[in-house]
Amino acid sequence: MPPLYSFAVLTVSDTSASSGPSTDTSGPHIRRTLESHPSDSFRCSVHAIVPDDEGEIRGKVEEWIDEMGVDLVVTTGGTGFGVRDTTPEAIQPLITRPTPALTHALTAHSLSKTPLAALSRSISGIRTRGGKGGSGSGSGSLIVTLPGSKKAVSECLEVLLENGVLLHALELCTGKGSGKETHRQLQGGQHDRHAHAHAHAHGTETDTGGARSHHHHHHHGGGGHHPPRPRTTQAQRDAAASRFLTPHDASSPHSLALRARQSPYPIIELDDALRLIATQAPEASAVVELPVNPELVGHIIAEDVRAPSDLPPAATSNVDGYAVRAGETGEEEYEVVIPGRTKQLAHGSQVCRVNTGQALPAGTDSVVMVEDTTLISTHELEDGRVEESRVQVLAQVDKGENVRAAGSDVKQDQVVLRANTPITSLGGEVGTLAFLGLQKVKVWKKPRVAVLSTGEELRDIHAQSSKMEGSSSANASGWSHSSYDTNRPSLLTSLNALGYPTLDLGIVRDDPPSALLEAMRRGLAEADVLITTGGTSMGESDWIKPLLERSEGLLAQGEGEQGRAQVHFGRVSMKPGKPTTFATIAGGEGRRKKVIFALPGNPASALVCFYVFVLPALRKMAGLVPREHEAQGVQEEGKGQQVPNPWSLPMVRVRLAHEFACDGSRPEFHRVHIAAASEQRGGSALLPSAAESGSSLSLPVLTATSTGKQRSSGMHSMSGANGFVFVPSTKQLAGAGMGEGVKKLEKGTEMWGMLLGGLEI
Ligand SMILES: Nc1nc2c(c(=O)[nH]1)N[C@H]1C(S)=C(S)[C@@H](COP(=O)(O)OP(=O)(O)OC[C@H]3O[C@@H](n4cnc5c(N)ncnc54)[C@H](O)[C@@H]3O)O[C@H]1N2
Ligand code: MOO
Repeated sequence: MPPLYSFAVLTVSDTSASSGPSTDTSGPHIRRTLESHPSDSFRCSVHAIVPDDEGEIRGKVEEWIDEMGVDLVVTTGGTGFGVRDTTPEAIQPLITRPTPALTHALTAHSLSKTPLAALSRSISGIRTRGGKGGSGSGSGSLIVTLPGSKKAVSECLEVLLENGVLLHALELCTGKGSGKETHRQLQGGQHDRHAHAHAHAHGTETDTGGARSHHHHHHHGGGGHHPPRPRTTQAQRDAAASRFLTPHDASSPHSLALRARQSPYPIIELDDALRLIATQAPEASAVVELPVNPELVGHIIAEDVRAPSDLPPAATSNVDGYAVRAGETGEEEYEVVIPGRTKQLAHGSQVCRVNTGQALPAGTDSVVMVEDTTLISTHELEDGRVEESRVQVLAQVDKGENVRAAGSDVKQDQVVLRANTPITSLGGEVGTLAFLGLQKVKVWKKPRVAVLSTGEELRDIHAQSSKMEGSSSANASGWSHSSYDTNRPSLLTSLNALGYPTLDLGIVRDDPPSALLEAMRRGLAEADVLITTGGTSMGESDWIKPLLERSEGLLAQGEGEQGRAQVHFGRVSMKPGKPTTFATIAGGEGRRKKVIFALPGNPASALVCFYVFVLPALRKMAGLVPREHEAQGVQEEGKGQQVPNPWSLPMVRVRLAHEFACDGSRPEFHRVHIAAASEQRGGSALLPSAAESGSSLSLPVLTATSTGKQRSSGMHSMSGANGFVFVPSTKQLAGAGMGEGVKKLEKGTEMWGMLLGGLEI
């Protein structure tokens, strides 16, 4: 199937903006022409009308590209010599890669029709994802500014659509498709050499080693099931859908039958989804002072932590022995005194017994170790214990020997923990705070996360009648069997372990949606992040997306504001997790923006998407500093891309322990166990064997083994998993020049793996 491009149309006209859309003929013309193009490659995401106002024009186009991720923006109007004509000025700053030849082609064709075309100031260009600040070589969106007249628009569209100019331009700049198809058409079937050069679609790792060869033996963990795909063509579906464009409206009694038969949410690429989360999730904003205890784990320290006093506070013995004054204590016999029992040491005849960590008595400056003395005589105490009386010192010590000077571990006011240090579960940071004697520490307040499971069929394992119903005939609610609620336990476990405060909203029936709405309102009022699972797809009670977008008062607002959420994306090209939805809602005056993740109901999908999408948002909101250095590292390797979300979990290089099957169309997060290859090591516990330390060392450092069948409906593919391997789709492999028909990654291939926790499990 050819790639589908989303486009947006902007009509720039003072008249249409003030007197209504009926006066706009060019905008609808662009939309119709592109949507009815025989290639079936264009889908209109949005059409708006703005006055000739530079800021408004730029704002719209920027939002459409940077936030909605549309592939193409076509504007009409505002390109002439009139004083109000400002479209080129509005668009110019958005362009990261000008396309003067495309502009020239449009102008040349228009000039062949009328010399007045010389008065057009139209421009065109590419806006790289991430805008001006983004890297210059990533995928991008095309912007074309056309004149306002319908005739001029028609002429320009002819140029764009003839010979596949626009299609090919979009293939190349968006990175969708291989570029081969159109290029072949244009070149009369010649072999396309540069398709390889521009097919690094979306930073997908395609270093598949020997993946080109093709064996047909059993493969691990592929699941082997065919993902559901509609059997109709896009054109058939569009034609059918246009009869009932009624959106899925929770308040309408007709809404079920009249639900849109196509999801209105464009499927966006994974990188774009991660970028949207990186930009839309709010930063940590509140600092709290918390007691120093194990519950600090996962918090980020908000300000430099300074030592309140010198440590050790006074000169302290480093050994068990006898404190002396160096130079005055020779190799002779001495009377032993006990600190605290004698006020003053009579130098020349006494030494003072000290233990490791004990302060030196006044007048002493060094310590003779017990090992460097012999016992001469003892005496008996009243309680019967025997005490040293005299020892002989066998060795001289230098001044300061075996002594930790005051402040030599830590000086008063020295910064011991820097702001932005994460407090880990490894104990080092909590230990350091305790070492300094601090009872409290200032940290960024963590986001509170509300978790909600939706579905008529779900049962809590602890509920009174939690016995699974199962029968061949449907029960009262229409479900022939129920399922145990898996998603709340899995998500709450991970959230608790990571130290995020949670709010358990339970299981909520999704039909009718009023209870669901109520639970969502409570979650948004009491928590910073709401995670729902289920109800994200096309089923009859999949209300979540319409509820988010349509329900007013989801969150208390200032006057005149409606409190509806803004859905940033509703589908992502990935497996599992396609219907993952990300939304935010402004929190009224002075209040914080709230974040909503509606995860798919399938248990493996929900937990995978938690790690891939929700955690990066939580990590940003918790005050974690983005991993810039990692982004730079990736750039240095020549990948030329900023990581889409620097709060994502770390990626490690892994070697595949066996072959991995590829999905036909969606890249897959294959659940794996990532292990250090220590079982392959010889040598001692700590040192590598002689063979390994040679330059020929070629053992893999980390290996990835599938957890087994990868169906989204089976939770157990996540059991024992501590990572994901990102397996490109066959389409992506073909697009990246790895050859048509490659359906698997071979054993031994090196890939990137996302590490979810440590390597210990
Ligand atoms: N016509 C289409 N159908 C589906 C599509 C599609 O594109 N078109 N996408 C499929 C994909 S991919 C996924 S993933 C699921 C997502 O489904 P929903 O998010 O709408 O979830 P539900 O329909 O409510 O449930 C799906 C499945 O998961 C079970 N479930 C739900 N919640 C839980 C829970 N808390 N614990 C355990 N199991 C749960 C539920 O019983 C269903 O079996 O949609 C496909 N369909
Ligand atoms: O594959 Mo769906 O996207 O998560 O089951």
